[in-house]
Parts: sequence; C-alpha cells; structure tokens
Amino acid sequence: MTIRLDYNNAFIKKSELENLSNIIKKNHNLIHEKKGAGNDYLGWLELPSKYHKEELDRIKRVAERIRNNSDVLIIIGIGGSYLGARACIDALSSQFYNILPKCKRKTPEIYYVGNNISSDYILDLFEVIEDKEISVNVISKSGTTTEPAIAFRIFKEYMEKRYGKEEAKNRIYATTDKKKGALKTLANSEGYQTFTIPDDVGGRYSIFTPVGLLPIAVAGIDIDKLMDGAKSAEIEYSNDNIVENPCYQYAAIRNILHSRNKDIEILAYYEPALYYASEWWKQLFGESEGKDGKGLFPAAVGFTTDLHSMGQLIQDGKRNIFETTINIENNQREITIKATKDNLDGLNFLEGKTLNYVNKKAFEGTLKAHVQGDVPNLVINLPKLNEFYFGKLIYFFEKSCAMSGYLLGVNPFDQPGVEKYKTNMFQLLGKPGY
Ligand SMILES: O=P(O)(O)OC[C@H]1O[C@](O)(CO)[C@@H](O)[C@@H]1O
Repeated sequence: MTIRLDYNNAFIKKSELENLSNIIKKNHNLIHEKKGAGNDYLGWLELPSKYHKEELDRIKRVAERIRNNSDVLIIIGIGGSYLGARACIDALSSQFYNILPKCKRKTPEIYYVGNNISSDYILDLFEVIEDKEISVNVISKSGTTTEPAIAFRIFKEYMEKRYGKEEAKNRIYATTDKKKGALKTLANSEGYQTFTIPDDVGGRYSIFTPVGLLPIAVAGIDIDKLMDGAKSAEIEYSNDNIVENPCYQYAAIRNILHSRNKDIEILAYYEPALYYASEWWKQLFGESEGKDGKGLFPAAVGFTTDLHSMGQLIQDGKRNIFETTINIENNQREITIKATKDNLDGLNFLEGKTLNYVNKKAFEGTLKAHVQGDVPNLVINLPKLNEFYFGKLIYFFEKSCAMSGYLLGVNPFDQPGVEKYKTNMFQLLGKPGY
C-alpha cells in the first residue's frame, strides 16, 4: 500500500508526462545536488532519514513533561511555525480534542496563538485557561515575526504573573534559530529550554523539525511513525523517472494545466479533519510559487459541506480551475444507517449502508459531475489517515512543490513578497528605521 496519484480525469496523456522526462531529471538533479535556486533551503529533503535520534528523544522527553505538568499547551507561531503541527494534530486526533472529557484524553488541551493580532481572541482564550496549568511553546524561525512576538510578550507576562519568574521559565519552551533573532536572545537571557530549527529548513518545510514534532508529540501522536512515513516517501520519491514517480507527476500535471490557463487549483477533501492540512498546503504552494508574476492560486474546499456553497461555481463558473482531491481509501470507523418503520424521511433505501459508503458515492458523483463540467480532476489516494501515511503525504507535497516551483521557473524557497505589508505596517506604527 502506498499513496497513489490518479490522473485519469485530468485531461492529461501519459505521453505528455513522458515528454517532460528530461526537464524533470534536470530539476531532480538540481534538487538533489543542491544546485538550483534557493539551494541553501533544501535541508528538509533528508530530514526524515538524517534526523538526530538524540533530538527526537529530547522532544519526546519534553513532550512527556508537558503532558504530565500541564492541562493546556499554548502554541505561539504563525504560518509554517504552526500550520504543520495543527494540520497533523487535527488530522490524527479527535475532532473535538479540546473538549473531550478528561477520561478520554490524557494529553493537554492545545490552543494556537500569535497567528493573528486580535485582542478578543486572546482575551477569550484567557477565560478558557483561567484555572488550568499552562505550558507555552513559542515558535519562530526568524525570531522577529511581529504577530507571535506580540503574543509572546503578552503570554510571558501572563505566565510570570501566574507562576512567578522561576516557574514560568520552566514552562516556556522556545523553538527558533540556533543563533540569531530576538527570540533566541530572549530565550538565552531568560534561560528557557530551546529547540533549534536548522538553518537550511524554511518555515513551510519545517514540520519534521521541533517546530512540528514537539507539539505533535505533546498531543500524543507517535512521531516515530510519522517520521517513518516521511522516510518511506524520501526513498520512494527519490526516483528521477517521471513515469514511476507520482510526486513528480503531480508537479508536472499542475504546470501543464497552468499552461492551459487553469489559474486556480482547488484542493478538495471529504474528511473535515483535513481542514488544517489544506491550510498548510495553501501556504506551501502559495508562498513557494506565487512570485515574479507567476503561480497557481491554491484554494481549498471541504466536501460535501462546500458543495452547498462553492459547488455551483466549480460546476458552472469560469473554467480556470482544476481540482485535486485527497481521498482516504479506508476509514477505520463506521456508522451504519438503519431502517425506520415509517420511512418518513424516505431514507430506507440506505438501510445497511455506512456513512463512509455514502461519502464515497458523494465523492464519485462529484468527480463525475465536475469532470463533465470540464474541470480536470486529480485524485491523491491515501490508504489510511494515520501517522505513517500523513507523514508520507506531507513529504509528497513538499517534494512536489520543490519540483513544481522549478518547472514554473521560480525559487520555491523564498518569500520576498511577504515583506511588503510588514514595511507598510511598521511605517504606520512608527517603528524606528521605517
Ligand atoms: O517562523 P517565523 O520566522 O516567525 O515565520 C513565520 C512565517 O512568516 C513567514 O516568514 C512570512 O512572513 C513565513 O514564511 C513563515 O512561515
């Protein structure tokens, strides 16, 4: 069992992919020999196989400590500094994780802060955590991003008021650069335990570093299995032959469709647990490819929910879109629909069918309708939603994004455009030097 890419409904012929064999091989070498644009940010490529065991063990020890002494973990970070963890925790834990009764969840509640600048958000959260034991993991690669920095200033004061400076120090963990940035300076001067984000791994590629692994381990998810999945992807997708490598096929198909005026890729999923996986995917592809006047716009929809809002546009709107569906092939848990005596809702024809079965028929029906509506459709089939395949899927997207960016002719590892709003905001706020 592995991840299977089905492009039978993408209006792409195998020969069109074969025609790209040489350019794929060339870009594959640029990636693996680290000679292409952004080559100092390719550390993610071998993270699954090269990650230090001692660091993984330290992550597990700290996660256990947080689990033992905290009812709540506050994760402070924005973009790649929280989306990977949130995507994984949401995909692999209960969808009602934070409100599960204590007897059902042995791990702390988890709240994400520093991904907006809303006082209501933080004040609402203070009410929730009032009587609970707290730990904080502040995550910022640059150590200077405004949103998490403001949130941390507020939470540092909150923790010191609640616990006193000494105990607060034992409950705050900083994940940041090895040497530079304000967060590193602050962590050193306060004596917080720190975790390092390698220099050669950018934020949106950082889930398999402490950025993702510490929060994920605190949530009780098996990070060894997650890394095993990523490792299996690292091996499987190191094949430079496009005909045999679905990860490169996905990258190539996106670019072929883009060249046919498909400007928007819609990621669709039928399990609501994948909502944050789609948010993570949006950052990965949006920030990697949207530059130099180029790039597909990555959008996402949760079905069947959004069939009742966006379905109309996808079926009948401007034909500048294509769809990529993440299909979970085997769901482990089932609810079976029963017959009723009076059949007043007219649903007895579904007697004995499971919700998973109905969901699959919704997927098949939707795919058929959208293809008939001239929307190219790709399907990424995931055997199961578990640690192993989630780790594998993340790596699949990371590597396909690198390849896709090179095919598009951009540097997939920088994000110069993000600075524009910051400069304007700092000018408006009167920050010295702006
Ligand atoms: O980890 P940092 O440096 O706080 O950055 C957070 C996010 O902000 C960005 O740098 C964009 O401003 C993203 O690339 C990144 O994921």
